[in-house]
Amino acid sequence: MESVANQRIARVSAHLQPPNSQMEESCVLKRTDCRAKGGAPGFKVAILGAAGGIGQPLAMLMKMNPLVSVLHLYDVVNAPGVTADISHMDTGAVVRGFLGQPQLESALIGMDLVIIPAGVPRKPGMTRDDLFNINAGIVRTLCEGVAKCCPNAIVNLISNPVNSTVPIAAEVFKKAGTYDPKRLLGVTMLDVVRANTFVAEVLGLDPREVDVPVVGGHAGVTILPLLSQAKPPSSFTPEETEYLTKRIQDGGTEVVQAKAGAGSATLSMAYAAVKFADACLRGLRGDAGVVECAFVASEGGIAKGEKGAGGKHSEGDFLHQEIVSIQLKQII
Ligand SMILES: NC(=O)c1ccc[n+]([C@@H]2O[C@H](COP(=O)([O-])OP(=O)(O)OC[C@H]3O[C@@H](n4cnc5c(N)ncnc54)[C@H](O)[C@@H]3O)[C@@H](O)[C@H]2O)c1
Ligand SMILES: O=C(O)C[C@H](O)C(=O)O
Repeated sequence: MESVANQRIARVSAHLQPPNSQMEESCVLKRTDCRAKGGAPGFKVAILGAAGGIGQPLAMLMKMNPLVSVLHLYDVVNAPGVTADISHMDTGAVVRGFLGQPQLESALIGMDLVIIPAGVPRKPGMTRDDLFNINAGIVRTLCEGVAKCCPNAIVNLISNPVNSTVPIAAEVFKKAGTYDPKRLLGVTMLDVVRANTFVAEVLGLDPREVDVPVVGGHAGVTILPLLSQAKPPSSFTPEETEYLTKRIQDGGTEVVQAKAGAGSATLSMAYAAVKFADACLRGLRGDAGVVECAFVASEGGIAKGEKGAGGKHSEGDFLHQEIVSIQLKQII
């Protein structure tokens, strides 16, 4: 009886104390002896920059996504801590952590979807372009790893400035001979999430009932909310249109200023990234009519749009011929 009780206590304390090799040895039941967890069918997802302000809540939410069977968390700092923490959640995905450049390839092999929020965020007074010098190099290195280890993975690129990091990633993939514009998606979902929220506020609707396409890029006036295409169909006064357009375009700066030097949007971004990643996984699964906005390469540099399985917008619908590179998406 006493030995059974001791075994139980040893098992409980193994969960409460941070793991180290000494503890593994002293445990009655070693972790390596445990039966494999998970095994449910699903997709393999890697988050690069998983210990950051976006990365941590993003990792938590992806661990809750039933479409994910394996979740790899990579960062140059604190990846083991975040991994240990997230791995205790009793959801299906198996979580593994990877720390530093020597483990990048192991983090990427076999992945279906790679989400990249690695890089520095801006502080008040900075533009997203001010992040270019640091983040361009980070994105280049990470995408070289993707090209080598999981060239068919869909890449969701969050690191700013998205208007520049997406073309950088495209060049890396072209050089490696793995470029597929359908698989390289700059994440602009936060602009859509903001547009839905602010439009719902103005119209007095539940934000969950609102869907506003936002095309263009992810900086200032390159962010183009298509209020005329909002669902449910709505009309706006010129004052409402001006207010909404500016608020959506300046949403990132609003958060940067409110955080007063402590970074930029992280929680709403993690929410938006998971909404977008989930759409990608549903697209990969073969679901019909998966349609979201993203910053992607487009032919001829003109806005085009598809409405999922439902039909096509004509280019003229958008009346934004100045747009350099855009937009919607059929993810598969
Ligand atoms: N696309 C969008 O809508 C959107 C929204 C918000 C933030 N962002 C951008 O996302 C990026 C991250 O923001 P954050 O608030 O999470 O920043 P953060 O500083 O909190 O986290 C960034 C993480 O990246 C890691 N990192 C740095 N270099 C790395 C490398 N070479 N490999 C792997 N990981 C590395 C850091 O260790 C850190 O954990 C910023 O560039 C920010 O501007 C984009
Ligand atoms: O504004 C930023 O710097 C972060 C992000 O691009 C955002 O839109 O919140």
